[in-house]
Amino acid sequence: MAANPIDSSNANASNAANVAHAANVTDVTLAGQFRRHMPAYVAGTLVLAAFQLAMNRIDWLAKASIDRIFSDHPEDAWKPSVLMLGLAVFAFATRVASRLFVFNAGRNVEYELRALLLARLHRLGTAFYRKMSSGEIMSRSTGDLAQVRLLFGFGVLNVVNVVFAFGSAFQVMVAISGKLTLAAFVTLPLTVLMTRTFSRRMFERTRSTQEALGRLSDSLQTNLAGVRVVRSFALETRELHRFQKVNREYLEASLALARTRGLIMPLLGAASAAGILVFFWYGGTLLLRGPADGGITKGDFFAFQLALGRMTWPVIALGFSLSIVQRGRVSFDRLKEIFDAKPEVTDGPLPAPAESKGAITITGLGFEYDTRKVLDGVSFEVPAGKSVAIVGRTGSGKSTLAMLLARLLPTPRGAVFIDGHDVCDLPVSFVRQTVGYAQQDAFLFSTTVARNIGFSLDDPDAPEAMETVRDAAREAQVLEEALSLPEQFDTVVGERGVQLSGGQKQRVALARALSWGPRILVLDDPLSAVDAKTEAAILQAIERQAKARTVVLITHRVAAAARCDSIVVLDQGRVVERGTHEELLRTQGIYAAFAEEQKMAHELEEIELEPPSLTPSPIGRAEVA
Ligand SMILES: Nc1ncnc2c1ncn2[C@@H]1O[C@H](COP(=O)(O)OP(=O)(O)OP(=O)(O)O)[C@@H](O)[C@H]1O
Repeated sequence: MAANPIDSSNANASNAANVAHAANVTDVTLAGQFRRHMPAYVAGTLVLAAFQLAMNRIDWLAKASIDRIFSDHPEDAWKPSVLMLGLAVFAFATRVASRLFVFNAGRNVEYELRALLLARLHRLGTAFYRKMSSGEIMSRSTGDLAQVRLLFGFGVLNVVNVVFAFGSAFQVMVAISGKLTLAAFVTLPLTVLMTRTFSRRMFERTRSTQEALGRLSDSLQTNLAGVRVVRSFALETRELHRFQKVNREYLEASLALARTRGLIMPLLGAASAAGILVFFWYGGTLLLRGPADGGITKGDFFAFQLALGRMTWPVIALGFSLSIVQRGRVSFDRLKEIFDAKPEVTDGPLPAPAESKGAITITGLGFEYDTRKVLDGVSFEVPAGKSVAIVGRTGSGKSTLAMLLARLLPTPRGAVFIDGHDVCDLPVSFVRQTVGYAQQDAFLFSTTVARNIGFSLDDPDAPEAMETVRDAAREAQVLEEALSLPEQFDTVVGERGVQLSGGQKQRVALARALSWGPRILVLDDPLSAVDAKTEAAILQAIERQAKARTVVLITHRVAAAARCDSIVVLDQGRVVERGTHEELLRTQGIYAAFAEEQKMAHELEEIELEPPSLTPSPIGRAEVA
């Protein structure tokens, strides 16, 4: 079905406005959210007031009708009844309208907060993700957000309605008989006391339930992500036992919450029923006494009962609404932990330069994870358009260095410069657009091969983008394999690229980096899962890339490093050697030792690959065996 152009343009405009809001808002507060949707709340409040006013008039018209029936002119009783009918239609319309205004506001708050959450999650760095697991984040962005929606919709509507319902009903009741009103509300203090006590308990139990749900989601998410490992170690039963622990905690917390919630409604209902009982006893006495003797009319009795009945539900709903408000507040506090988390990496004061040449200068760069120093006094330069290989044993700090260059970690000030500008002084988006970092553990999105490769393109499905995608796939030596997939480039690779081999994933990720074409291309170990022939082809592609941009190649392979203009050797976070391949071989240091190790390993591989000769060698028969 074709999309309605008017609707889609409205939706696009609303999306764009929401994205802009999500990107710019700094302080997210409950009051701020109310202010943003004030027109809807004001409209909702006005129609709710109109609704309760109509109900108030209906009570009075009911009194007039009944009193006329028992008067000397019962034939006039139809007039107020007709008016009552008109007002009932009006009350119906205003009731529906009030719900539309307020519930829509609640939905809109949820819609905006969801975008805001993702915008915040994009900005936060490793320090935050170390503290909050993805299961916990998922639980907050679904369960807690739904509670916040209820607060901003159902909760607000009911709390406002209770106030108006009290006002509207009280006016009728007090006007008919102040004493009867007092009698009917004899249980009100008890109701207020119970509401206060229960709302405090609801708050605590809701928090425990939400926290238990977070732990449950986390455990489920970890099990899902590691399902292959669990299966391959045949540890399903043990994992189920572990899961049952958090499952049980959630059950207990939610049962405790349900018990409190289950108690609150009947208790409040009973208190209100006691009030009705008192009304029938004392109201009946006043009715029998009659107006001439300080009592009330039949119409008064009926109208009073209508007004009291209108308050029964709001009184009962008060407890329920307060619990929704409490739960919403707890959930909003949990979301605030994400909204208020400080990004480690923020924009610098300088505007984005018009263009970047891609020259890198690193001076005295040090970095620690918590208290563990992993880089210390690293200094080197890469002129624009040149290539550098970063070589070092595993854990020597190569990936950390690459991430600091792209400000994917909090880069210290005065240590990393692009074209002479400290990266900390530049806008983060400019640095990240300039430094294209293809990370070591190739992450693929659960979409098609084409969209994975063309991820950085505006519209990866456009025909002109397909050309770029194909070229990048060819350069990354993955074109043939992509074309042999069931739906070629349109094949969906599954979650995290589960349908591709490790080497294929790595090359799709490499193609993604190549199609991006940044001024500085940082490739983190792009050859770890490829065979020798593919490696040679990829290295040629990287050389072609290096003609147009600065390339930083992180690698363990001397053969790959040898093709770069210069080589930096890291050892335990320090630069221990620098120079060209030939220079480093001559120094007989770590790099030369690497080269020797790899040469020997290569020779051994070749010997193993050679088919054994059936004729005895001159050395002896032992070689054949
Ligand atoms: N997020 C992190 N939190 C704490 N320590 C970390 C973190 N990431 C890396 N490290 C530690 O920092 C050190 C350097 O890691 P890094 O990944 O930079 O090394 P590398 O040279 O790229 O290693 P490899 O060649 O194995 O990829 C290692 O000791 C590692 O354990």
